[in-house]
Amino acid sequence: MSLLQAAIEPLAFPVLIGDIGGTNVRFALLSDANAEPRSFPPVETRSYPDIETAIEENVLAHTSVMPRSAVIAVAGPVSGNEVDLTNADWIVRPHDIVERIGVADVILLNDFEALALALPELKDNDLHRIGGGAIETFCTKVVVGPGTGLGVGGLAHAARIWVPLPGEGGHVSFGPVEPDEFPVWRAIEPEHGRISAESLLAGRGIVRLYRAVATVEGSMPQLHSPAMITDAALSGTDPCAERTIELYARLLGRLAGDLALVLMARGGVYVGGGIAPRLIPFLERGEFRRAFEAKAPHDELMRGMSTVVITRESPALLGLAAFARTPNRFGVSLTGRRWKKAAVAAH
Ligand SMILES: Nc1ncnc2c1ncn2[C@@H]1O[C@H](COP(=O)(O)OP(=O)(O)OP(=O)(O)O)[C@@H](O)[C@H]1O
Repeated sequence: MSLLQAAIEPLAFPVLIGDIGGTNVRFALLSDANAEPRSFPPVETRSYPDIETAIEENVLAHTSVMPRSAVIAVAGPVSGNEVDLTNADWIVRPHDIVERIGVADVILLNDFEALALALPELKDNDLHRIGGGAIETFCTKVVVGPGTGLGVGGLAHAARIWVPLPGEGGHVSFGPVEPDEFPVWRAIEPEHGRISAESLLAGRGIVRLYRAVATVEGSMPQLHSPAMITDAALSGTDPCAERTIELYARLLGRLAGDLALVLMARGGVYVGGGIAPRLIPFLERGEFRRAFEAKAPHDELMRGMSTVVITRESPALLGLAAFARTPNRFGVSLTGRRWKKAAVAAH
């Protein structure tokens, strides 16, 4: 335990852990501190009116184990007693989880903070390395993950504990850099009046990028979903889709490099989320790593930093499980993010 922070009161087992994404929800149960989590199949967020119904139908209906605590990661900033998911219709209310699910203790974390907690747990066979560089033990790590949104998080090692650095880095402004990108940018439809990294690199961004590439090339966009575009690119059946995903890989590499520079990520840049594992053949073509390293005068520094794609299923649950088992191994502040039953009843 660190002397720098008050000890986190341990959670009572069984612990329900959950990763609530804009598209998918994943749950698991941790029966005690030494057990492997029991995972339940992922389900779609939009199929349920609220998180309590999703827990009842996908966890409680399939087990006699009654969770006593819950640690839930949500795609959005956690503040106050209501968390509005950035890319889904749910509003997560810890008071409702306590009342309907019957747990006495609820902790809410940001989803990329949970993913950051998982990074030291990931083994070689959970990762696919792109390019060279090294992962230095106990150095700062960065995670960036395109999915429904674009999550970003960091993990620093300080005072012998791992400290997650949550943020909303997916919303940074994103401009053209290389000559062929300027006409594409002029053809991109802005989102919320601007072009952010998320507006191009999240799932919906693939469609936005594809339309812009088609406009520049003077062709009619034929494909209308991220999966259609990546499938066509991977199978080589649509040249415009192929150029789009080639550009996508470059832009993702550039953002990953910028984030690595900001935090000096000698501990590695991890690419998570649902999209990157599908695009590994494109990430390996060279543009991803070239753009990652093109940070003159720091190209050499960049060549020394490692980029890896997380290929393990539901990695955020791994981070939540590690936190639930040994919360004091991590410097996670729970101020305003933990709800206890007694306090909820008095509310
Ligand atoms: N084959 C595919 N190629 C590219 N994108 C895809 C593919 N299949 C699904 N997607 C997109 O991936 C996104 C879902 O990503 P992910 O599985 O990481 O979901 P999530 O965890 O719910 O997202 P988040 O945590 O970002 O809210 C959606 O935008 C979807 O359109």
